Amino acid sequence: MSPAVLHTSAALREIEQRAALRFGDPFELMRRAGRAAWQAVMQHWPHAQSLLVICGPGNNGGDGYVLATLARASGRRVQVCCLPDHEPRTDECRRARQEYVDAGGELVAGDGALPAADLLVDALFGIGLTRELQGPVAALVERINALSAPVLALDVPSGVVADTGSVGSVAVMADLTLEFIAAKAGLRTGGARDFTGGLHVADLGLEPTDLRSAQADVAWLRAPDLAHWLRPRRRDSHKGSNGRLLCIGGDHGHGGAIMLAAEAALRAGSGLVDVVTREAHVAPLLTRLPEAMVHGDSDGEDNSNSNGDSGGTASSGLDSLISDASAIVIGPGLGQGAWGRERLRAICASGLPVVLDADALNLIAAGVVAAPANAVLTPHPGEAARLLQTGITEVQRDRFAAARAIASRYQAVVVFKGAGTIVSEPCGNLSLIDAGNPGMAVGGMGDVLSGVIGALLAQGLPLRDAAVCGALLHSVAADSAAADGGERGLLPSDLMCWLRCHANRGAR
Ligand SMILES: NC(=O)C1=CN([C@@H]2O[C@H](COP(=O)(O)OP(=O)(O)OC[C@H]3O[C@@H](n4cnc5c(N)ncnc54)[C@H](O)[C@@H]3O)[C@@H](O)[C@H]2O)[C@@H](O)CC1
Ligand SMILES: [K+]
Repeated sequence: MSPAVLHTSAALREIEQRAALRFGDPFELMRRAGRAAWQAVMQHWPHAQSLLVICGPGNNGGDGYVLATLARASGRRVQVCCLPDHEPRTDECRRARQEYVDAGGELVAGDGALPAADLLVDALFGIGLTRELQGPVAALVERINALSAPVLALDVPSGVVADTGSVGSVAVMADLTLEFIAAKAGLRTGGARDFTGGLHVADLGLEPTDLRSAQADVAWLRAPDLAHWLRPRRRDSHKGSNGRLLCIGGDHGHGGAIMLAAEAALRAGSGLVDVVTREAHVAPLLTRLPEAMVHGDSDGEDNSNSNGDSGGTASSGLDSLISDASAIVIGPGLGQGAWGRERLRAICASGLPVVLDADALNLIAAGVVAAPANAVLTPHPGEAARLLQTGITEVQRDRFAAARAIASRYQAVVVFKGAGTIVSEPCGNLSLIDAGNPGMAVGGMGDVLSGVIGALLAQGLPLRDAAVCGALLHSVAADSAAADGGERGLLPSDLMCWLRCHANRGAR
């Protein structure tokens, strides 16, 4: 089965043009869009007796006029509101408005007070938005958002950039966004997530074969996709056949981070987990996680303690742990001091698949250590900005472009965390993780993610698959944990039992 994909505006325009040619009438798709919108109104707001439809000058506005005509014909009280300089600018929009007016439809000026209605329909701008909303348009959107009636956005909430999910000064806050033809990548990441409300797709009767385009699309990963990677274990498997992950981190004062990564790795199925950390963290780590093999480094020199038999970790001890490992996670609580730097250098020379997180990313961004081959980088927006020597606002403005730029610059698979996590391969192929919730915005959540991805690398998944599957597993586990007790106050530790549960979903 080919994976689901998310589309860009360029792809949608290509698809629309081909479909219009096939239908022999450029108005047919708009007619279908308006009809789909009316069906959505009847399905979601069956008791709405009055509608206020706010129409812009392009084809998004045209969709609004078609909907208004249908709602009127069904006996609803309908008013269409439009700004003075939003007279139709396309043939289709002109035709849709004419049909509405010919049927006796009422128009009200959009620069005055908005009339009350049971439902607002946002048909101002769709994929044709070219700039930030300003002046009278921005004021109109602010008045829409101030009303208490629910809002249905057609195709895109006006003010949100469909390709990037970025939001300018203001945008319509919708309760539901009805996307036409196919799902859009930008509506599922970054700022857009606060404006779309629920997302529904109306395919307008196009077949999957109509949805091909020459444009690159984005792989769309949702919970059921986990089964693709998380196959049942072999019946005769033993701990050695499920990988050995080496987790390195936890300089003074940051012992919890590597503890979370190690526990998550065991819950995500790594057969064995070694931890290299500071001596002071050995006892608490073993108390919480006796399954881990913990190797402690004492201050200032290379001596170490170990509950195993591998000796010190700064030189020969670390070499021996590396040679036993199938994959490595380095960074959680690593710090940027000599202890962390030395270990990062040793890891980068190993050639093993490695997850770099937190201070490992900061050290690479600062040029202290060169990024290794075979790496998965897991930056949050602050780390992404440092890796690109730019600001957080810039990387968040186009998260897809930022993920691609990091992957290309460091020749690594990148998991760009945040609402709507994005995975980019060095070649630029993108995936979007359509799961997760704001409860994940808490310290330690990224440490869990690095442990999960490390565990999947240790179990033999290639870099991109481990990154995508790991990010999805992490988010799906967080969704289960949030469903269990709410988002606020969710702790990374709460994910552990859900990681195990979902890591076995594919096996059922
Ligand atoms: N092309 C097609 O075949 C179809 C298009 N459909 C609809 O058409 C939409 C795209 O239509 P358009 O390409 O006409 O674009 P839009 O209707 O999204 O908006 C374009 C118009 O808005 C103006 N504009 C853009 N940004 C602005 C800003 N910040 N402030 C003020 N004015 C601004 C532009 O100058 C242009 O006149 C889709 O989102 C969808 O809703 C649907 O009817 C389905 C079929
Ligand atoms: K809209």
